[in-house]
Amino acid sequence: MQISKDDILAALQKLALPTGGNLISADMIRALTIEGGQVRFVIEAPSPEIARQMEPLRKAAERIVADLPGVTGVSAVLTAEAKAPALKIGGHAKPQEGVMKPAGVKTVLAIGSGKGGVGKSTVSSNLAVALARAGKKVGLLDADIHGPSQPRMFGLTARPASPDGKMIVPLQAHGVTVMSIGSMLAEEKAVIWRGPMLMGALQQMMMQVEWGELDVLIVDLPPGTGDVQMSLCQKSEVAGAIVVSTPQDVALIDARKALDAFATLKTPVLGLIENMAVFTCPHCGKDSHIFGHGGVADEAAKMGVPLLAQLPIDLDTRLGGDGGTPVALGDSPMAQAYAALADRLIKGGIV
Ligand SMILES: Nc1ncnc2c1ncn2[C@@H]1O[C@H](COP(=O)(O)OP(=O)(O)OP(=O)(O)O)[C@@H](O)[C@H]1O
Repeated sequence: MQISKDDILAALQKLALPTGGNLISADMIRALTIEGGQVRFVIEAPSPEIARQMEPLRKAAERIVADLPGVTGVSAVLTAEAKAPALKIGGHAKPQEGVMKPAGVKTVLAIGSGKGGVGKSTVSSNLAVALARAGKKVGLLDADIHGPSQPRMFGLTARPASPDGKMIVPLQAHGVTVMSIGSMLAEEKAVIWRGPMLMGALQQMMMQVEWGELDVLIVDLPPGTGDVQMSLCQKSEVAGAIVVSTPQDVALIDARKALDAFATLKTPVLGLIENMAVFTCPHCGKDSHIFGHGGVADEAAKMGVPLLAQLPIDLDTRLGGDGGTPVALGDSPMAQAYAALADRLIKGGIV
């Protein structure tokens, strides 16, 4: 007989905590997996001292699960939250009262793409910096949970603190308040979560973070049209989305899908950005259209949405991204292009 997660949780619910409640009501079970008859889970204690006192409870939890029919082996591991509550691994989204939008945030702006690697995170970081330079209070939420790149792009290596164990204090860099799951986990650690856990992480990064008063919260979405994009657009009040694409056909096909997804989710598309539009040889000055030419402009015209910017392939953009100093901090033509984009959003009353 195949054991179910519900059977296990029901059994664990019977184990009372000395402080009242039980392992389930206190939300202490993480990463519950069942493979054949082998059950594994983590009991997360609120502090290392409490974890030490909970050893008898861990053994009792193993015993009670081992007694269930269909269970051939059990491994329960005790961990303690460090100082921070962090984003509890394996946490699902909790029922959300009202809109998933932090109280002090005026505008939520989503940056999406169909295909990966087209420069969505680069655009998000530089637009955030450019808006901050224009005097706006800016937050950046890195919702690319499987491939977070904002800590690197902002040069952030610290882990956000949580003095009260409930709310996370986000990090600041280059005038922008930044929150990324990449700041909560080791850089090489893979996140292998699906739907409900991705939604839980998004909810926590939105609602369990002290964003403070912000004119705009930019959300750097994962590529594609998956759970995070859907969850954000359905549960948060997204003022608009910007879709980044290269002029390449394979990117454009996916960009079209992203546009279609935003339309289905009734999120207004503010416009398209063509990234890596052209490469100008620094030696001979000749332009090469490495990823094709004009495709994004044509697409924007076809869809009736503005083409917000055409950004060239630029070495300093790549170096700035890798080095934690976004190119928009400087005064190069690229920085000016981002300043112009920020200005356009401000003048358009979006931010
Ligand atoms: N205009 C540009 N010129 C040169 N390099 C760029 C440009 N835009 C982005 N890049 C570089 O391309 C790489 C991919 O960019 P980025 O991570 O922003 O893409 P993405 O669409 O967010 O990718 P992912 O789907 O993995 O999140 C990075 O190394 C970045 O520095």
